This record gives sequence, structure tokens and C-alpha cells, in this order.
Amino acid sequence: MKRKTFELYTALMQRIDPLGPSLPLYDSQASRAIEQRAAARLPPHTLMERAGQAVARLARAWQPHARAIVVLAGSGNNGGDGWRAATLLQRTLGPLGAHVHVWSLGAAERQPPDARWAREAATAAGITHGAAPPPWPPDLVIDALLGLGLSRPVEGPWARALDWLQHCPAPTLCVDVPSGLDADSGRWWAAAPVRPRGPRITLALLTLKPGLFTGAGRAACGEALWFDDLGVASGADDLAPRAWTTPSAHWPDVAALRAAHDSHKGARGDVLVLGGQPAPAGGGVGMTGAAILAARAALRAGAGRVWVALPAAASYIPAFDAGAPALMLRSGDAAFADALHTRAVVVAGCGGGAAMAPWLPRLLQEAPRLVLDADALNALGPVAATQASPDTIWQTRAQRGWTTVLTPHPAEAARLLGCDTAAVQAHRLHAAEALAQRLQAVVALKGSGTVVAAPDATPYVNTSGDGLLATAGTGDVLAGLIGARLAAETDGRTPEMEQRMVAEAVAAHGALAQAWKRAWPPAANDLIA
Ligand SMILES: NC(=O)C1=CN([C@@H]2O[C@H](COP(=O)(O)OP(=O)(O)OC[C@H]3O[C@@H](n4cnc5c(N)ncnc54)[C@H](O)[C@@H]3O)[C@@H](O)[C@H]2O)[C@@H](O)CC1
Ligand SMILES: Nc1ncnc2c1ncn2[C@@H]1O[C@H](COP(=O)(O)OP(=O)(O)O)[C@@H](O)[C@H]1O
Repeated sequence: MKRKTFELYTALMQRIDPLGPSLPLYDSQASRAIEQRAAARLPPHTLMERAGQAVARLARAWQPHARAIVVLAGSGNNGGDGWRAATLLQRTLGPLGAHVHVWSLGAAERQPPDARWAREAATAAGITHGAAPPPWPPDLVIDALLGLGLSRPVEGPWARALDWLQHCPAPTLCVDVPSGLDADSGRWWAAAPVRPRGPRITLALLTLKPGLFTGAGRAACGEALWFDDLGVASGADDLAPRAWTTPSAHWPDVAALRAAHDSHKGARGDVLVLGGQPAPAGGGVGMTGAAILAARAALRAGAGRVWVALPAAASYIPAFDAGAPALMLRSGDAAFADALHTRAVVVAGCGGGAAMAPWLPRLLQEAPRLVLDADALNALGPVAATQASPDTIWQTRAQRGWTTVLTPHPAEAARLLGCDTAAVQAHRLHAAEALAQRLQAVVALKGSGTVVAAPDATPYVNTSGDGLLATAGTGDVLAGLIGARLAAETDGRTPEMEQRMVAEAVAAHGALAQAWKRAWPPAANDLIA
């Protein structure tokens, strides 16, 4: 298709840019409220007509040569969108020899009014339909089985339809939400993730939902997520978004650092990384590299001075890091003796192993700006068990206006919450919020669509990054970036600013993966080389 025609077809919609500006995300409850308010002021069926048009336009823009089209339509309004798109596609492509078949599931008599209207119009227009796929192989599939309305496991004929989708090699356009995915949480209700063999894109309608961005959402949506607000600017509504996507990664700002002619290294912020157990001969498990990665990342992101304090005797401290000689290496005892932890942003835990536990009480009581990662998180449980009132320390830190950031991956979050990893992944937004509230801290729950939560605040969901980050050490890099981001801000801080700074660092971390252009995947250190 010519570029101009593509642009014409997609003019009213937006391709979501993972590095783009912050956007509001609405859960299914708010989406329904927005829909009802809009429907009340528009002529009947307007939203479904617009939805059908949007789907048909994107289908033609994306697969202009498709002539054998199957629409899987469920019994709700998601199916209604599919029926409407089928009619519009048959109308425009029929004269060109195209054939559109609707594979319809669910009882027609239980359809909501809009969907019934769309189905009746389709059957009146002579669209072929049935409770099975057509005998011919499609060259385009439109998935309009289940959208917002899914809130229970997918079984029976619905599960069989998803299984068919799974094995279908044709390009698939998912309407609003990939069928089987929970729009609010990004978990699958289908028995297994639907990972089709063919290319796949998703067109969100009316609102962007959080489940499209976190957990299984990113992978489920396929190679591109499009959005059509159906002419209803949901942002103008007074309904609170469930979350925001992360702000674009405008940090680190090299131009601003250049322009600061009156700056000096002390003004750029200090970071102290505590972690990195030495090799077994030194009494550790050999994870010095993790602390080095965090420290190099902090340096790379513009921190003025970065120290690495290792839990080892002085004789086991390397003289310097040949890859980043600007790092200052010392023992943990030396760092504490200098009271460095009270002045610098402390990034604790990366590769710290069991050595973190003895340091942790002191850090919690004395370090005003603290990022807890990996083994520092693992040590929290045992340390809390020794305290008479474990929650007091978090409240005290918050009352003093001190900064606490936690960066758990889902298994670490599960340990802290006393549940299993699957439970965290099934409710990522809730899990991050629960931890943030309990520990009065900013929490970055890592994984696809990292959630950045803070007490009594709307969370961010990160849109940048991809599967290239699924390699050891990238979490250490993130911890270092967060440390540098916090250290760069020397003026007054509010809890909102802190949450936003962590979100910016998370977005910048993901952007590193997206900027990777070589044929071979990066190791964690390559991302900050
Ligand atoms: N609210 C909005 O944002 C708008 C909604 N529209 C479309 O309408 C959709 C929402 O419509 P609905 O609320 O009717 O919801 P859905 O069409 O997603 O699903 C509801 C239907 O599916 C059935 N169902 C749910 N879970 C099932 C399961 N596990 N197995 C079998 N059947 C199951 C329900 O019993 C019901 O019949 C959106 O996703 C979108 O496609 C658009 O038309 C316009 C605006
Ligand atoms: N599939 C993925 N998509 C996006 N980000 C990912 C993915 N896998 C991992 N990441 C990111 O990579 C980092 C991994 O951190 P972590 O699990 O702590 O690893 P490590 O401890 O080895 O450094 C996190 O920032 C996480 O969000």
C-alpha cells in the first residue's frame, strides 16, 4: 500500500510509541462509564459504527491485499465491533473479489442491543457466518471474541476458538483486547497464552487499558498497539485513570549537563553502591559484577561520583575497575566509617548475598536516600523478623521525608508479600501498590510493563523495553540508573517527584534495549557500554 493511503486509513488513530508521552490508562469499569456517558450524548450505535470503521480501516491499511477474511465474533459488544467491521469490509472489498466470513460464538439472543444491531445489519447484507471457521484458509483474521467483558476462565468452544487462533498462520488484528487477556491486569484467562504463529496487532478502542501494557499484555498485543478513541476524548472526563504510562525518557539530558557550565562533580550527585559479594575464597558467592554493573550504570547516567562498597576484607577489594576506572572501590566498613551512606544515594543489594542482612538495619536507620534491590530485598524479611515493630522503620523514614525505593522482580515481590509469583503476576498493579503502601516506599515491580507505584498515588506502567532485557544483570543496571536519577535532583523533593524520577529511570532503562541495533543480543554491560 502506498504510504499516503496508509496514512489516510489510519489518520484518526494513533500508533502507540513505547518511547512516547505519558498516556492515561482506564480499567474496564472506567471504560464502561466513559462509554455510557458518550453513548448517552450520541445517536444510537454511533460508537459501534465508529469502532467497526476503525477496525475495517486498520485491517485494510495493515493487510491491503487480504481477500479471505475471517472475523471471530463473540456474543458481547466486542463481537459487535467484529460484525460491524465484517459488513464494512465486505462492502468495500467484496467488489474486489474478497470474501468475509464471521465465525460466531455465543447465544445471539443474549447479545446487547448494539451488537445485535451490528449482527442483524451484517446478516441483512448477506455476510456468510456460522459456528465454525470457513473451509478456506484466511489471509486475515479479526479477533473480536472477547474484550473488556472477560472475567472468567475461557472454556469449551471459546477455548477451541482460541486454540484455532493459536495455530492460525494468518495475520491477526485483535479488537480492543486480545481475546483471553484480562484488560485490567494483563493476565491470561485462557488456559495457555495465545501466541499465534502469524503476525499480530491490536487496536484499542475508546480507552487504553492497563492490561495491554503489563504482564502478558505487551506480548499478547503483538508487534504494534494502535488506539482509536472513537472521537471521545476520555482525558476530558473527570474519571481518574487507573494508571499512566511512563513519561518519555528525556533523562539523562546530555544537553542540559553540557549547558551547566557552572557545574562540578559534587553537584551532579553521589551514588554509593553496596553489594557484590566477592568470590568464595573471600567468603562470598562471587557476585561482585552485579555491584559493578549498578555502579557503572550510575556513572554512565551522569552521577558526579560513584563508590562501590563490597562486603569483603580490604585484601579482597580489587584495586580498580578496568572498564570504569572512575569508580571508587572500597570495603563496606570503610564506606560506613566515612558515613558515605548518609550523604550519597545508596543503592543496596545488587549481588550482595547474605552479606546484606547485617548492613540493612543501619541503612534503614541512617541512609536518607535508599534504593533496595535484589539481596537487600531478600534480607528484609529476616531483618523485619528481628524487630519488635517492623513497620515502624518505614513510617519513620517517610515521616522524616526520606526516600525509599524498592525494585523487586515478581519473585522478590512475592516473597515480600507472602504470596506466590503467579499471584503477583495476576495482579501486578495491586501487588506494587500493596507493597508501596505497606513500606511507604516507591516500588518498581519489574518485568514486562514495570509498574512504578507510590503510597496513595496513581501508578505508572512502563512502555519501553523489550525481551532483550531478559538477561542477567539488567536489573542491576536499572538499580544504578535509579540511584543516579535520584542523586541528580539536589533540590527539594516531593513524593510525587520521587515516583516520577523512578518512572523516568525505568523508561530510560527500557529505551536502552530499544536502541540496540546489532545482530547479536546485548549482555547487561553492553547496554551501558
Ligand atoms: N466500553 C468500551 O470501551 C467500548 C466497547 N466497545 C466494544 O465492546 C467491548 C465490551 O463489550 P462487552 O461488555 O459486551 O464485553 P465482551 O464483548 O468482551 O464480552 C462479553 C460477552 O462475552 C461473554 N463472556 C465473558 N467471558 C467469557 C468466557 N470466559 N467464555 C465465554 N464467554 C464469555 C459474556 O457472557 C458476554 O456475553 C469492548 O471490548 C469493545 O470491543 C466498542 O464497541 C465501543 C466502546
Ligand atoms: N521480557 C521483558 N520485557 C521487558 N523488560 C524486561 C523483560 N525481562 C526483563 N526485563 C527487565 O530487565 C530487568 C531484569 O531485572 P532482574 O530480574 O532483577 O534481573 P537481574 O537481577 O539479573 O539483574 C528488569 O528491569 C525487568 O523489568
